[in-house]
Amino acid sequence: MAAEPAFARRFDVRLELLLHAFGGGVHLGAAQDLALGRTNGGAAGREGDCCEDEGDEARGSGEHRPDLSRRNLAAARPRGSGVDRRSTLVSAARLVYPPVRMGLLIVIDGPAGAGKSTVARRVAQHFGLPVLDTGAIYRTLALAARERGIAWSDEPGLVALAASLPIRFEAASEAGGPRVLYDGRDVTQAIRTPEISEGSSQVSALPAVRASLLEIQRRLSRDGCVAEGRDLGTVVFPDAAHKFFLTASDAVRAARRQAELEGAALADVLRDLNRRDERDRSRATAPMTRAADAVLVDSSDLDADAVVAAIVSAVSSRLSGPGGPPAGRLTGRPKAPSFPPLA
Ligand SMILES: Nc1ncnc2c1ncn2[C@@H]1O[C@H](COP(=O)(O)OP(=O)(O)O)[C@@H](O)[C@H]1O
Ligand SMILES: Nc1ccn([C@@H]2O[C@H](COP(=O)(O)OP(=O)(O)O)[C@@H](O)[C@H]2O)c(=O)n1
Repeated sequence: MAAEPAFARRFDVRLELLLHAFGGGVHLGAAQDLALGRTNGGAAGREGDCCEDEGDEARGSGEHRPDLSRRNLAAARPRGSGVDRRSTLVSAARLVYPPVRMGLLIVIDGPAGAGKSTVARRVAQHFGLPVLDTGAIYRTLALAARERGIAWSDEPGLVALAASLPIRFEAASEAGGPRVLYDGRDVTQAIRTPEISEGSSQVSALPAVRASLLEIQRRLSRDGCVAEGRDLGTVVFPDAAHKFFLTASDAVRAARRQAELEGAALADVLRDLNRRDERDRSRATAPMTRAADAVLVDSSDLDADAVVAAIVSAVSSRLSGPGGPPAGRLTGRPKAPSFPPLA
């Protein structure tokens, strides 16, 4: 049974966004209805147990939190051919859980270079969901401020800018991520420079800036998506049923980022990354931290395929587990979110 883009909705917001899904796109704008172009994915079946609940001993927290360790992940790799596996799961999943109506929300937080964007796109593709790249919003705000001569420390100026930021995300090729348009201009590459990375971290540390961008993130995700960022599991979507905290060692993350930046010295990349992580972790408002109920995924020794398989498996297991999916997620509209105010 093919899923219909059942929820066309007009978002009357100034901040225009287009979420993307591979093979299609989610186009969202002030003057346009939401229309979902779903992928061929949409699987939500059980793929085998990969994930044990383990104490977070490494952090000494004493809390009982799930951890997708390398050992557990061995069992998470897909079995059989991708096509067979997918078609079986799609059939089963669509009978039980029509993907569009689920309002399935998967959040992935973690530090720079952990693999959030890469993994989010592929998990989204699997479930037929759009992706919400929250970091791109902060990055575009930083770029816009720079171009307009607004200091990255000018909180009122940044809030005013955020309120009328002409930003749009558009689906790009299947191989790449979404294109980011600022004032009609493609800034996809421009927002990924080290300078704008630093700026995004600075502007995102300001409480009023975060507050001004909070509601739009919730509205955009209301009908389901894979969202990636820093504070999604803790502040933006504390009620999300599927939370992951994706990380990797500093050295691994820096090496990954260096590979993306032509000619960058590893030491410089590592220094910038550490500085940004430290600011993201220590800011007073919505710091980057693992939610108590987020599954920890350490990708230091895992390739992206393994991480994707683990997350897909964990979500699928939860959806088809004894408790079933979370109430209010499977039929009709998702329950109205009730989120705490931004602290
Ligand atoms: N598990 C992984 N193993 C190896 N490389 C990865 C992995 N996940 C992502 N990458 C690569 O690392 C780089 C950074 O990944 P990205 O998804 O942009 O991270 P983030 O969004 O967390 O900053 C990309 O070039 C990506 O291809
Ligand atoms: N939900 C989010 C997402 C990003 N950010 C900020 O935006 C910056 C850029 O985010 P990003 O996800 O694009 O960064 P990378 O992980 O891609 O390097 C981060 O360093 C954070 O300071 C945030 O504060 N909260």
